This record gives sequence, structure tokens and C-alpha cells, in this order.
Amino acid sequence: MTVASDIDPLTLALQPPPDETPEAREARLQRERDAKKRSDLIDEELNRQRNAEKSVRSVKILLLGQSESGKSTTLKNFQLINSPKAFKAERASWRAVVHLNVVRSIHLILDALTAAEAFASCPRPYSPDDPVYPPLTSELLALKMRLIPLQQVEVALLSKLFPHASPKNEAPDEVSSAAEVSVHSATPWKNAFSRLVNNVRGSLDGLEANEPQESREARQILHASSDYMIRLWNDPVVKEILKAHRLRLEDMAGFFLDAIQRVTALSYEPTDDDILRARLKTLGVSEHQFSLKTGNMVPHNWIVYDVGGARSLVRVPYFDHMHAIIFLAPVSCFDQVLAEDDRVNRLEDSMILWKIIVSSPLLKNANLILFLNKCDILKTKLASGIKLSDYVTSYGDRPNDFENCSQYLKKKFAGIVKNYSPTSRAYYTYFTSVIDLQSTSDILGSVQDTIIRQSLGKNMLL
Ligand SMILES: Nc1nc2c(ncn2[C@@H]2O[C@H](COP(=O)(O)OP(=O)(O)OP(=O)(O)O)[C@@H](O)[C@H]2O)c(=O)[nH]1
Ligand SMILES: [Mg+2]
Repeated sequence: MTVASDIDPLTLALQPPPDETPEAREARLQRERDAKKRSDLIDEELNRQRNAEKSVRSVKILLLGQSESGKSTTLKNFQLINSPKAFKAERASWRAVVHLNVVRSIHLILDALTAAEAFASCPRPYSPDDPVYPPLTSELLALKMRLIPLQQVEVALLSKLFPHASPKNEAPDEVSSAAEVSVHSATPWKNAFSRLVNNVRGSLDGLEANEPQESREARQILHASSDYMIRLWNDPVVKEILKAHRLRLEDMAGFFLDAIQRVTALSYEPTDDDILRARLKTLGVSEHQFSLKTGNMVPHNWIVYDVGGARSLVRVPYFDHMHAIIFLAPVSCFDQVLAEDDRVNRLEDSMILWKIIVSSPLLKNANLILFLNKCDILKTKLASGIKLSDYVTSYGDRPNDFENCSQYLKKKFAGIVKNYSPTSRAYYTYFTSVIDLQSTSDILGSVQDTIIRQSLGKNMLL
């Protein structure tokens, strides 16, 4: 009796009866095994629920880099890869952007012709910095006249894309002054435009049945001007004038200028490649959300923030809770200056921005991903004989090929992390051309895995 009082009642209750038969013992053990199985299932379910709760927490990625570095193009890749259906629905909106890109580029060429005309009619005293333009041919003067109606097309496209634009913050405000159209991220331009074409049914001539008269006319004018635009873009004197004017359209605008016939066809629908190439400068912050399952984990809610514009870093303090930063450095820009300040070399600017990011104590926990972007343009530039060492003198007399130049630039960016990061940290570098959906989709897949792995390792997702 004294011994029994030391044993706790639960243990006592669970003890087998002293006269248990072998059959009764087997039945009892089976019951215990079943109970354990049920208990494991309940634990599993609880774990699953706990993980599901965790998944409500989002993985947040911030895209940073100078203007035109490729942030919005990277965001479009995320959208195309993770929400292709939603993106397909926006295709019609992108057609107007592609058309606007074409018209804008043609206007830049026409502006260069005007400068060449002014040069011919009023020669200034020669200075080595003055551009020397070749004389305009009568063919070019005639083309210039024939393309005047494109002004009307530009106005129509802008009012189609930004129907409620206010003169203070929207694109039409910038028409006359800037070479680029910008869209404020808060503007639902795609929605407005999608509504416009939502009920459209295909029609015989490729023009849309419900399309407003103004927009239909704009597309017809564009289509009718197609041959004139092609002749202008391919004219050898125009090429010389653009060179003298220091206007290098072939790298970016060239993609659509080389495809004028296709993109101005009345039945034209933008392809994925077209959407990745269509340029619309971002103002403010735009974000894209999607749900993604990595391995056998519960899906995570991903949010990608695209901070537009040259001064994107000013906003960094608002983004101290990011899991990762993808910083885009357009390495092809080694021979270019900033649009907003022509005294600053673009590559140098990228390095300064990278230094600010890596040395920021606010961002010290974020995973750093570096995209050395626009590698396709870098390859073409180097192959055309433009020398990296003319702009990055420390490159010296090393070979002017992509392999050596890109590795050298990679080391430069690595040196900045080594010298300025407040803690020694892992970061990941990729050579990218984010206009290439296939290679970018592979890279983004690996980036997403890395972010999850690293964030779990740092307990940033718990
Ligand atoms: N050829 C080539 N073009 C690129 C690449 N990345 C971006 N572009 C083009 O460069 C232009 C600018 O890219 P965006 O993604 O709009 O640049 P951004 O960084 O968002 O610029 P902001 O909105 O001004 O901050 C677009 O026309 C893109 O299609 C690239 O790797 N190769
Ligand atoms: Mg942008």
C-alpha cells in the first residue's frame, strides 16, 4: 500500500491489468498504436495550420536602381511568370504604350532633323564640341512633312492611356518637354484602358468594334504612316544626323523601330517580348502581389515593390522591413550620362547607389541581390568597338570583350560590399538581360528560392 501511494494515479490507470491475457495485451497495444496515430495526425494538422498562419506573412522584395535600369521590366517578368493570366488581360493596354514608344522615337528623330536644318541655315562659329550635321535631302524634308499627322496620334494615345490626367502629375504634362512619358504608380491607367476595350469583339479589319472614334483614327494614321516611318528610320543620312546629335536609339527604341510594320498593323497584339520592351517611366511606388509555393512549403504571399525614378533611394527608410533588395545596375551604360544630370556617368552613379544600399544600417538584414543588367547591350557595344577603358580608366589594357569586362565590373561591385557593408554578408550577383523572359525566369526562380532559404535561416519569415 505504501508503495502504491507513491505512483501517480494516471500511471496507475495506464498500467496493464495484472491478469492480462496475451490476446487482451495485443488488443490494448493496438488501441495504443491507433491513439498514437490519431495524435500524430492532430499534431500534423496543427503544424499545417501554424505554417498556414505563417504564410500570411509576406515575402517582400524591393527593386532599386537608377532610372532606366530595368526595375519595371523586372517587375513585368515577375508578373509574366507568376500571374500570366492577369497579365494577358492587360495586353491591350500595352499596345497603346508600344505605339506611344514608336511615335515618341519618331518625334526624337524629327527633332534631330530640325536641329540639322537649323544648323544648315544658321552656321555657328566652329567649335570642336559642335555637332556637325550632314545636309538634309529633299526626300527627308518630304518625309518630315508627311509625318506631321503623328502629332495628333501622340495626343490621342496619351488621352487614351491617361484619360483623367491632371496637368500637374501626369504624362500629358511632360509631352512637350521631356523625351519620355511617365506614369504615376497610383494611376490605374491599365484599368481605365482595359475598361475601354473590355467588351471588344474581334472585327474584320482588325479595328475594334467598340473603340472610340479618336483612338481608331489614331491607329489608322499610324498604320498609314508606316512606310514613311520605315523609310525615315532606315535612311543613311538620318543615321548620320542621329550620330551627330548623339542620339543612340538602336539600343532600346530600336527594337520597335525595327518592327514598325508589325507593330503598326491594324491587327497588332503585343507579344510578351513587346511588353517587356515597352517603356513607361515610373513615378512613385508600384507593387505587385502573388502567391507562390516553394518546394513542399506552404505558399507564401510575395510582394514586389518597384520604386520608380532617379531618386528612388530617398525612399529607402520606408523600406527597412524588406526580405530582399534586388538592385539593378545597367552595366551597358558605362559610356552614358544621366538624363537628369549630364555631368554624371551612369555606371558611376550605379556604383554610388550600390554603396548607399550596402552601407545602410537600416537594410543590413535584407538579402542583397545584384543584377548586372543590360548585358545584351553591353555585348553589342563592346563588339562594336566602344572601349570600356575609355570610360573606366582603371580597366587599363585588358581585353575589351564581354567575358573580361563583365567580370571586372562584377569585382568592382564586390569591392564596394567588402569595404562598406556594416556586417560581412552573403549577396548574390547575376548577369542579366531582363528583356529576355526565358533567362530571367530561370534567374528569378533561383532568386526566389534563395530569398526563402536565407530568410528562414535568419528567422525573418517566422
Ligand atoms: N536591351 C535591354 N533593354 C532593357 C533591359 N532592361 C531594361 N531594358 C529596357 O530599358 C528601358 C527602361 O527599363 P525600365 O524597366 O522601364 O526602367 P526603370 O528602372 O523602371 O526606370 P524608371 O521607371 O525610370 O525608374 C525599357 O525600355 C526596357 O525595355 C535589358 O536588359 N536589355
Ligand atoms: Mg520603372
